[in-house]
Amino acid sequence: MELAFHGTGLSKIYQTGETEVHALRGADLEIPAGELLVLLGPSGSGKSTLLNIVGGLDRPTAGELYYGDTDLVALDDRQLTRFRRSNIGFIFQFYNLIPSLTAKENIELVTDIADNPMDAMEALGLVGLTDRADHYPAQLSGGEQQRVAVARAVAKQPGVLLCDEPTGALDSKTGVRVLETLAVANRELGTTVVIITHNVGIAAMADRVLHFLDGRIARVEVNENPIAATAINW
Ligand SMILES: Nc1ncnc2c1ncn2[C@@H]1O[C@H](COP(=O)(O)OP(=O)(O)OP(=O)(O)O)[C@@H](O)[C@H]1O
Repeated sequence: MELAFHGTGLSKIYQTGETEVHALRGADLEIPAGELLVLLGPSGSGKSTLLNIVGGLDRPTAGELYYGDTDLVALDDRQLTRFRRSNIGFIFQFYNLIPSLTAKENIELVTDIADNPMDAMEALGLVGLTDRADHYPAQLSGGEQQRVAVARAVAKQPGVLLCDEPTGALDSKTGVRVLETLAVANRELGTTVVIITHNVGIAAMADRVLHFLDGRIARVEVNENPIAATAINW
């Protein structure tokens, strides 16, 4: 099993004034390349903290973390930024599109500076929004805006897509369409996809489910028969 990420003993302590928050407490992590993973766990159990560290947005206080053979802890800030630009696509709960740019232009913002991008229209095709290329974010529904955000993340052809509550602001029907686009990226492009969610139902589409508790991954569940995103309801 080839691993995209491999971490051991990851801890993260946030220091705010006199208060220390232990967001991660020695988490061990394996993310197999090419899989679709779902991260579940109570609020505050460290899911977003771990996702941000894996994506090079933040650093662990202690522990080891590798992306393939690359020791992420050893990288300096510039190297970590380069790692993130080349390898990671992020999708957050809110879509972060630029209001004054069309859907296509929002994607081109990324593809213009990427090493090996796909065409912006091809990325829009992947999420089923070719006919909305010239629409501005305000002319799109929440679900459509999130699909543009997925197209933008996918267009630079990252090895990994990290998604923090990508359907958190969407109803079940629109959320499922967004999940389908993540499944397409995983299946057709071989992208490793990691999804944080509070919707337990979404776990059924994952190859693997990581259950967080108190800053650690308490349990890993391998799903032999993941279901299609279209079959999910919440
Ligand atoms: N920048 C920060 N400064 C201080 N404390 C933080 C910071 N980011 C997160 N924390 C704390 O770290 C702990 C873990 O937070 P984290 O966001 O990783 O949990 P989570 O499992 O993603 O929660 P949720 O499901 O609510 O998003 C929480 O107690 C949180 O308050």
